[in-house]
Order: sequence, then structure tokens, then C-alpha cells
Amino acid sequence: MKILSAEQLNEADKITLENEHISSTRLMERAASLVFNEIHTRLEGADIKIKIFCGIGNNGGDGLVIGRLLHKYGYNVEVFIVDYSDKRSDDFLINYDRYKKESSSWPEVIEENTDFPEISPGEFVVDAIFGIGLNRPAKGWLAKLLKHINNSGAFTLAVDMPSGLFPNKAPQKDATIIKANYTLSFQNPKLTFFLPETMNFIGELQILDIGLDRDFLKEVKAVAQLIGKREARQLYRPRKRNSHKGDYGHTLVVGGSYGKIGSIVLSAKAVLRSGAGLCSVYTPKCGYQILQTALPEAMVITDKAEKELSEIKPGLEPDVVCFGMGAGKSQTTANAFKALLEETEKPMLIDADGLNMISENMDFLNALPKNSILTPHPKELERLIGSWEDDFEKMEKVKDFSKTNDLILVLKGSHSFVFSEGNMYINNSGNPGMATAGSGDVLSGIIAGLMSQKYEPLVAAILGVYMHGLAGDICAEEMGVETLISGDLCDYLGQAFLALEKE
Ligand SMILES: NC(=O)C1=CN([C@@H]2O[C@H](COP(=O)(O)OP(=O)(O)OC[C@H]3O[C@@H](n4cnc5c(N)ncnc54)[C@H](O)[C@@H]3O)[C@@H](O)[C@H]2O)[C@@H](O)CC1
Ligand SMILES: Nc1ncnc2c1ncn2[C@@H]1O[C@H](COP(=O)(O)OP(=O)(O)O)[C@@H](O)[C@H]1O
Ligand SMILES: [K+]
Repeated sequence: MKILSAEQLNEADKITLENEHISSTRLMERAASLVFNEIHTRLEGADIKIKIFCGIGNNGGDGLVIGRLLHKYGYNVEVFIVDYSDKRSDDFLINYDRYKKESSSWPEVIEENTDFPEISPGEFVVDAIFGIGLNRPAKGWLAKLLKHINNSGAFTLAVDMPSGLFPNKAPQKDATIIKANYTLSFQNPKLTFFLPETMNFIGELQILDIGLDRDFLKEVKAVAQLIGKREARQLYRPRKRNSHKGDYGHTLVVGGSYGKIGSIVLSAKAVLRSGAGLCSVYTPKCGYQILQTALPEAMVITDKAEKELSEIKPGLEPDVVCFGMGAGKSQTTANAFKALLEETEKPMLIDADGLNMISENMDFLNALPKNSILTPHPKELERLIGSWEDDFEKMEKVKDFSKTNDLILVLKGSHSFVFSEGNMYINNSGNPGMATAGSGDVLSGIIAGLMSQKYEPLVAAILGVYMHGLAGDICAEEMGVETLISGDLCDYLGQAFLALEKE
């Protein structure tokens, strides 16, 4: 699904009105009715106190429509106008009058010196103060009102966006923003919903298709692509009946050091579980028995050194090399890594200490084959590109870094991001159970395993990140988030592939 900016959504809005020959009031009615339906389906007429806070723009207009419909269906609803400006939008004014006509009372107005209404924890609040039109932080009494709502403990539903959040730029550090339990957002998700500093404000997210112009939405260049099951399914290629292991490629996993052999066991297992035909592991001598015992399906080649990588001479030509997990970053290993980079022509996958060695020797980047994949977590990223002011600046810095160096970068996190050629893909699978030792090693193995099966590196990165999260989701469903450990992600990959095939 495309992630769009406020400007693009406004444009879609305008084109829809022209092409469908409908008024903006009609479109507002359509959008807000969908929100009403969602509320009505869940509350089923329950006698719960509903308070709707409306701004004076179109987000507020939506709130008034929702209020009118709830009133019509007999709900216990109170509507408040948050009177922060005189510049009421036309559709706000039309719906203000309609509300009055149907409910036979004017909504209450909240101004600078009005006492805020009391809100008890059991009530239901609808936040329709600001949507995508926010153009400066909420200040003064307005900020106090947002805090008042946040402190009430009431369940809060945000219409389109939690008020105070910008759709496509970072909030100020001390900004006051509605902390929604649930967000019903119109037509397309906004970038801010997926970034670590702002994702907590939206609660659970649901996108409502309000029927904006299909052709426009199809053509417009997305800010980013959100990758869900439908998108992943389009990337997945089922195996051919008439095939053999040679068709699925040979992955070489290189890494491990004394005390950290487990990391490459996890990666190699993930390589095989994601469908690679063959997997070899190159490791210091101390890894030999561990690997042969833990993973009989993998072949093992050992370095001449006992405890660390000193010279990477596997004596074979793999389809893809997956480097760095548990490797350590001694000078000896860094030299061996540099030599490996210089000898390798096909795109590689670099993770963990591989990334740290690059950060300490940025010239290694020149030897990295084009289209290689780096998979940093935020700390590793910071070592690579330096610090950033906010998430939006970080995104821009990573875009530049991946473009300048001709590489694909997977930034891991609660939502992992894939960057390539200035484009951005945001993963929508996964759960906090995956915040556990070794889950990154599994991800490297999955992506490398897909690369060896001739998935283009970018496709392998996007699909691999999605499958990793999906395996985690299916696993967490069965055993809970606390209990999930990274080895389980390998074991649940099978169910993840089955779920994808069913889609
Ligand atoms: N674009 C679309 O596709 C649709 C948009 N609709 C609704 O329209 C909303 C956007 O409406 P608007 O553009 O009227 O904007 P908003 O209703 O989000 O904001 C209203 C106005 O408040 C002012 N403002 C912004 N920040 C402020 C601040 N910190 N303090 C005081 N005033 C501030 C601005 O002048 C802004 O235009 C969407 O979020 C959505 O709820 C829907 O009605 C239907 C379709
Ligand atoms: N809260 C979360 N929600 C979804 N995925 C997560 C979450 N926390 C971690 N992950 C995923 O788990 C992996 C962790 O990788 P990493 O930090 O490298 O761990 P390790 O070094 O222990 O292997 C990443 O793929 C990340 O996206
Ligand atoms: K809102």
C-alpha cells in the first residue's frame, strides 16, 4: 500500500471531486460515515458517554458528521468545538448547521478561558481537532486541552491523525500530541505512523478506503511502500515441481568467533529454512563440532585459526555470501574481511560485526559489490552514517547513503525499512517478541537464502524482512511474545510460507 503525503492526499481529494462531480461536503459525508460505521459496529448502541472534540477545519467537519450520525442512532454523545481560530472551513460551517438542525442544540464551544469538560476514564473520546492540515505545533491552551484528553484515561479514537502529529515531518521534541488508542485514517497511511519516535501516538491503525480517485492513486509516486501480505505475495515465487537443489542456490555463511558460534548456527538454519538448495558455513575451528551437531544439513569449512576468522578461503564459489554475524572485529578479522570483499563480485549480505568493521574502515565500502545488502539496527546505523536530529532526517540520510554507495540498506526496528535507489519500503509484519537475541542473525540468513534462489537483492530484502516478521507473528500467536526466541523464527518460517501461499 502506498504511503502518501498530505499534499498528495489533498491533490487526490481535489481530483476526486472534479472527476466524480461531487461536492467536498459529499466527500466529507462519505469519509465520516465510514468512521461512524466503525464506531457503531463496535459499540452496538452501548450507553457509553461519547465526547467528540472538533477543530474548525475539515477534520472538525468530519467530527461534526460523526456526532450527527451518532446522535441520530441514539448514542449519548456530546460535541465540543475547539475554537482555536476564526478561519472555519466551508464544510465545517455546513456541518455545524446540520448538526444543530438534527440535534436541536449547538455544540459547546471551548475557547481560551473556558473550563475544559470533565472526561472520565470509562468514556469514549473522538479526536477530530486536527488532521493532515496541522501546520504548526499546538500551543498554549490548545496544548493544555490535548494534555487534558491524554490524562483522562478515556479510550481515544483519532480521526485521520492524532491531533498534534504532522503527517510528514517530525514533531518538536516537547510537542503535545494526542495519544490515541485507535486511529482510523483516510485512504492511505502517513509516514509518521511508522517511525520510532511517533508510532506510539497512533495506537492501533486502520485505514478506511474513502474512494479517492483510483487512477490518481495508481499513478502517484509514493513517499514509501507499506509491505503487507498482499505485497509480499506478489514477490514470492512458488517452487517448480521439476527442480533440484542446484536451482535454489548455494549460500555461504561466514562469521562466528569463540563464544559466538550460535549466531552463525541461527543464520545458516534460516538460510536452509528459507529454501536455499545448499548452505556452507565458514567459521573458526572452534565452530566445527557445534555446527555439525546443531545443523547436520549445513556443510562446514574451518579457518586455520581456532577462535576467530583470520583468512577467508572457503575454496568454493557460492551464489551469495552472508558475512559478519558473531565475527568480532579484531584487526586480523578485518583484514580477512577486506580481502573477502575484494574477491567477491556478486552482491553480498553484511550484518553485525561486518557492519561495525565497515564503520571503522569506511574505505571497505569501495570494495563492496554493487547492490549488496547491509542490515544494521539503529546503533549500527549510527556508527555507519553518524547521528541524526529526528527520524525524518535519519530517513533522508539513509536514502543518500544507500544511493551514493549503490547498496540496499535494511534498517531494522519495530517497523523495518528497506532503502534502495532513493525508494523506501516499510515492513508491516513482526511483533515485540522478536526483540530477542539472535533474531537479526535469522533475518540475515533468510535474506541470503532468498538471494541464493535468484531473487533480486531488493526483492530478497523486502520479502525476507516480511517473512521474518510473519514467522514471528505466527509464532507469537501460539506461544506469546515473551517466550519467543530467535530459533523459533526459523522453525515457524514454514508456516509463514504456507500462509503466504494461501493469500
Ligand atoms: N484530503 C482528503 O482526502 C479528505 C480530508 N478530510 C479531512 O480533512 C482533514 C484536513 O482538513 P484541513 O485541511 O481543513 O485541516 P485540519 O482540519 O487538519 O486543520 C484545520 C486548520 O487548522 C489550522 N492549524 C493548523 N495547525 C494549527 C495549530 N497548531 N494551531 C492552530 N491552528 C492550526 C490550519 O490553518 C488548518 O488548515 C483531514 O485530516 C481529514 O480529516 C475528509 O473530510 C475527507 C477527505
Ligand atoms: N518490537 C519489534 N517488533 C517487530 N520486530 C522487531 C521488534 N524488535 C526487534 N524486531 C526485529 O528483530 C530483529 C532484531 O535484530 P538485531 O537487533 O540485529 O538483533 P540481534 O543482534 O540480537 O540478532 C530485527 O529484524 C528487528 O526488525
Ligand atoms: K484528529
